[in-house]
Amino acid sequence: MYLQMKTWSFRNFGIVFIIFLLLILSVHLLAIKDQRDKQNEFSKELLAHAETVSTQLLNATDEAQKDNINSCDENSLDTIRKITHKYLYVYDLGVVENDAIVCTANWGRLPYPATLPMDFYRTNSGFLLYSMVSNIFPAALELDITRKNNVAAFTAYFAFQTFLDRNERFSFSIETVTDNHAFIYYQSPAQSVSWIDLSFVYDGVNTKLCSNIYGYCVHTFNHRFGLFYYNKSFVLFVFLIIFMFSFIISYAFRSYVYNKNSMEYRLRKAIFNEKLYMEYQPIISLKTSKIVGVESLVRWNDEVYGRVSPELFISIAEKINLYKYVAYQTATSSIEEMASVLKNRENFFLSINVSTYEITEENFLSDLKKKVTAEGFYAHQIKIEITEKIEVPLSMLSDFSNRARHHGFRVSLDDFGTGVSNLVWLTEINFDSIKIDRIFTQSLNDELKKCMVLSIMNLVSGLNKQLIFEGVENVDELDLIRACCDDTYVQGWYFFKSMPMLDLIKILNVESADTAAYE
Ligand SMILES: Nc1nc2c(ncn2[C@@H]2O[C@@H]3COP(=O)(O)O[C@H]4[C@@H](O)[C@H](n5cnc6c(=O)[nH]c(N)nc65)O[C@@H]4COP(=O)(O)O[C@H]3[C@H]2O)c(=O)[nH]1
Repeated sequence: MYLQMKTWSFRNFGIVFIIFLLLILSVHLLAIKDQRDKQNEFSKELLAHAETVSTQLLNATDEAQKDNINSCDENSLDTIRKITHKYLYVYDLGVVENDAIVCTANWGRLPYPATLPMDFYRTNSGFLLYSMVSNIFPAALELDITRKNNVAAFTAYFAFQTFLDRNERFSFSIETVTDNHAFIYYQSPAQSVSWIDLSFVYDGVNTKLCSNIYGYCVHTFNHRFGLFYYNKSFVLFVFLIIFMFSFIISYAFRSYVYNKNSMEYRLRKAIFNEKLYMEYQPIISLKTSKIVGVESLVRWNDEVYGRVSPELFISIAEKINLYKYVAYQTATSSIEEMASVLKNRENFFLSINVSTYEITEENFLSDLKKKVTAEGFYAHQIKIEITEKIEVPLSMLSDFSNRARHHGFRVSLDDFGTGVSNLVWLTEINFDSIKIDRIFTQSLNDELKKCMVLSIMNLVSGLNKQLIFEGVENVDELDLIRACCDDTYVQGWYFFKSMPMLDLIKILNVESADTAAYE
């Protein structure tokens, strides 16, 4: 037992662990996807903005070129001031002489020519790009410069500020296509704090988006991808939630499997898929030794539970409120299956068992009558067996029995002697026959019980009711019944067990052939 529990919990823990891993992986992959989408979106925005800035710088230098600006006279300065004023992202325009800026629109003639650095990038269209140049103006400014011949345009220091101020958790840069010159580089502080290094597994979520107009691309770098993107306590919280989810999912999964194999679930399926079927147990007249009728008995053969006792599955069907389907399925199929036999033998009867539902459902008897009429045999050929074990008020039973007889059906009191009935039943309920329960049949050798049965028999024969002994299993029981009363009906494994309709028909045909030969 202990070992079983240990294996059980070990297996369950394994399931929880697998679900946990799968969930973590899914969340991780979703986070990666989300980060990639976000970085791509950011790149699009940044590239569009960079193109606007570049276009303004190029237009400004082009316009100055067209106006032949190559000296620092007042006219030239006025012209470049007007041009600078037009473009938001152009901080200043300067005149270059011998690789040094001599005057600018904002500052006029500089006190000394400011030499441009030797370190620049030359674009295919002949622009020279300088990064973060300081010491040009008599103020602490560090600006990018775009130069064409003798005109230099200064990028406004705030041109990319909104992007830098976002404090993205990934790094980004704007680099020339050949990747040897970076205009902007932002190193996210979040990227430099690494609580786990995964670079050996995966390079990271990196994106690259290039301009169709200019020779540069926007790059984003994210080495702390997926779940590692977020801070430790958040990730820990996510792990905890996922762990709880894994427990819930594994519990739900186990409940589902358990429910799927539960008898309730399987019975529900069997009822809706019409997997219940009927068998028939012959009832014999002791006087003629002939089969005078059959009792229909419902059967359920389940793949998991095997052949389940009708007493058990009927009580489950009642509990899960599906008995009404069983009631109609059993009545309908036994009537349909036995119709040919009943039509050919007017005195042959079919006993059907009923429970509380049939007794309390107003339309059951009229529906039954309609079915019998449609099949073309007589209502008196149907015997309704009311078990004594039923817990329905006597008045209701009596009313049901009266209505049944009014429709032409016969009524039998089943399992007599075992249930809740008392002798009042015998007078208050209108019935045609009494079935003595097998508890009495099988103990007729017990003097006391024999005495009781004899008394019942005397009582019942006085009431002019047909007696049926059920559960006759051997010849001794049969002899004892015969000795007490030979004008009675018997049913039991000594004669026949319940059987499918086709087997019953074969037996009835043999019996008819024997009778014909004897006559
Ligand atoms: N030991 C022994 N048993 C014998 C012998 N001869 C017959 N039996 C069994 O005794 C039961 C007789 O049916 P019941 O008393 O109406 O008792 C029935 C009846 O109350 C109920 N039942 C069966 N079919 C239906 C149905 O279609 N509708 C309803 N409402 N109840 C049904 O389930 C009960 C049990 O049915 P089964 O298991 O089929 O059990 C049947 C039958 O197989 C015998 O010689 N020895």
